[in-house]
Amino acid sequence: MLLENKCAIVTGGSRGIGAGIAVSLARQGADVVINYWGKTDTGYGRDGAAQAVVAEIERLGRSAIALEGDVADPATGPALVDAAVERFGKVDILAANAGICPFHGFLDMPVDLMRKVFGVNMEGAFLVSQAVANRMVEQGHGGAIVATSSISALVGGEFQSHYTPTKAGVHSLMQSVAIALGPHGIRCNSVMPGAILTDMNRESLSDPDKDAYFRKRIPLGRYGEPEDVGDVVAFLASDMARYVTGASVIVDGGMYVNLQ
Ligand SMILES: NC(=O)C1=CN([C@@H]2O[C@H](COP(=O)(O)OP(=O)(O)OC[C@H]3O[C@@H](n4cnc5c(N)ncnc54)[C@H](O)[C@@H]3O)[C@@H](O)[C@H]2O)C=CC1
Ligand SMILES: C[C@H](O)[C@@H]1OC(=O)[C@H](O)[C@@H]1O
Repeated sequence: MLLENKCAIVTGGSRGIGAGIAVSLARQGADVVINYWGKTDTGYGRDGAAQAVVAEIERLGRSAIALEGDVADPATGPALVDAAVERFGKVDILAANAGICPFHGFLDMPVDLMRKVFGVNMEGAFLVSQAVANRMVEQGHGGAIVATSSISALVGGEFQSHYTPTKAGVHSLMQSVAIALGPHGIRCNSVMPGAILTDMNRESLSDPDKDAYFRKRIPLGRYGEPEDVGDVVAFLASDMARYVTGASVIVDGGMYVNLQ
């Protein structure tokens, strides 16, 4: 196991990619604090699911707790750190994963929606990373932060003008904090998933034309599963990646490079 006796915080860990990350980390021996937000006004707020992830992790022989909190609220990062320290005594790993993507056109984008997406995806990743990093520095034994960016950091989307900049921003954030935190032995990287079938894109991918286009563009021939991303996060969080920081790993079955 790669992460025995480590404690991880996973934001947006109740469903989709975050749930896959939480389970992958637990499979490698980590105990997990699962953050989620059940009161979003963007249509993604069904979160009794966190308890199912806790139960799955317990079946794997590890411990987990779930804590509701909006990552865009500056109080959430410190609350997650406090919960981790109270229950597990420390924090070794942060998966800054929480994100939303309520598809919308650019020309009539409501300013509130744009600010909401920037707030959750960009400010949320910044604030939680900062809170966790301060605890890691205080602990004095290093750590690993892995943020969920996207191939959308590298390519655009007609209905994602409020979203793709946040995914580029999260990648850039990891590059800068890798420099700030390297001297403390804290490594910071991002993963860039492609099309992973989750609540975020289920409706959009139910369009037969888009579904056919996406499937054709993925050389490995299938949508990603949350644990396809989770296993890469586990690797980046582990000592197997001890000399990797400020980097990003594309996890997309080849979708991004397959232009023609
Ligand atoms: N699904 C995909 O194809 C891709 C997703 N991503 C990224 O992966 C991350 C997870 O996305 P999915 O699993 O697809 O989404 P999802 O909609 O399945 O799950 C979202 C998770 O984030 C939590 N959440 C939502 N708003 C929150 C807030 N304000 N504070 C704390 N938690 C909040 C929810 O409780 C849930 O656990 C996002 O950052 C997304 O940008 C990146 C590339 C591809
Ligand atoms: C929600 C989208 O289908 C998904 O999100 C991403 O970040 C990917 O690039 C896909 O566009």
